[in-house]
Amino acid sequence: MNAPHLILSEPQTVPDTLARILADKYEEVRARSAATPLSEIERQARTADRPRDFVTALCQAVADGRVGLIAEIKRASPSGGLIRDPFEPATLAEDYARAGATCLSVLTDAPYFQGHAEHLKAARAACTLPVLRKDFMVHPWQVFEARAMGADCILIIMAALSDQQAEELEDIARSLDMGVLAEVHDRAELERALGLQTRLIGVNNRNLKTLQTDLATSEELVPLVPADRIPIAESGIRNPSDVRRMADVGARCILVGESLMRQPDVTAAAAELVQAL
Ligand SMILES: O=P(O)(O)OC[C@@H](O)[C@@H](O)c1c[nH]c2ccccc12
Repeated sequence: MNAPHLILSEPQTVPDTLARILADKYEEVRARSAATPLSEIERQARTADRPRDFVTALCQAVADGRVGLIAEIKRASPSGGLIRDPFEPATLAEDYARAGATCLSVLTDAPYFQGHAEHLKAARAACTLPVLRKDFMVHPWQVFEARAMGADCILIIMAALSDQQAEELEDIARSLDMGVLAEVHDRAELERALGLQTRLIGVNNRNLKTLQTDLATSEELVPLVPADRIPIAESGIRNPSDVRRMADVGARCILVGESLMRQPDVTAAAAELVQAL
């Protein structure tokens, strides 16, 4: 007699991956901000060395007719497991810079991606490229922390935040002269992202519930991005033909991680993507 009730309640008791990650992230911020209060992390952010201009670097690539490659440094992921081992962020940053990447993205989330602030610091110190802190931002404290560790841009995942939260994080990033990449997965999130000031709109091809990638997501959403914004196709891009597929619908900027991290020669693999058009 209780069976229908059990079936109906099951989806609510099994949180999806994003919900699980965000719950853990709130805990992490609580613990870290207890050790370093907001006033102290803000002081560190405001005295860090000058940010590099992430947005201008991508605009310049687009204006020059180049591929704007945001090359990602990522050791592991929920969908891919351990992706690269041994893992040397500084060497990878040099390799990506040599290949002609426009910017870097470095995972700093530990529980799900085996990332670390030290990976970002080492990568940034090894090159002159602007660096995105790839993490799940849920609280202003993390934006200051991002700048304090050297990050030049933060990620704002629309699926993870209310409009008000997203605006608050963007305002803090702007006050620190950092860039903002607003990430969307569907039309509703795209509409909300366009309410932010940032020009950088990332269309994530990875479905956060199934963790599968499908480039059709960018094919649907990139054409809807207004001309005064810069669309960036994210996730699941594996080869030059994928790069051309994204450029065909209007995304000359791409964010690529796993397929590069799995190559022994990341310089050659990244150069191949940069030269795809
Ligand atoms: O490794 P891929 O499939 O090339 O994807 C890179 C990047 O888009 C992906 O790491 C990513 C996109 N949005 C995120 C949010 C959090 C963590 C990771 C991500």
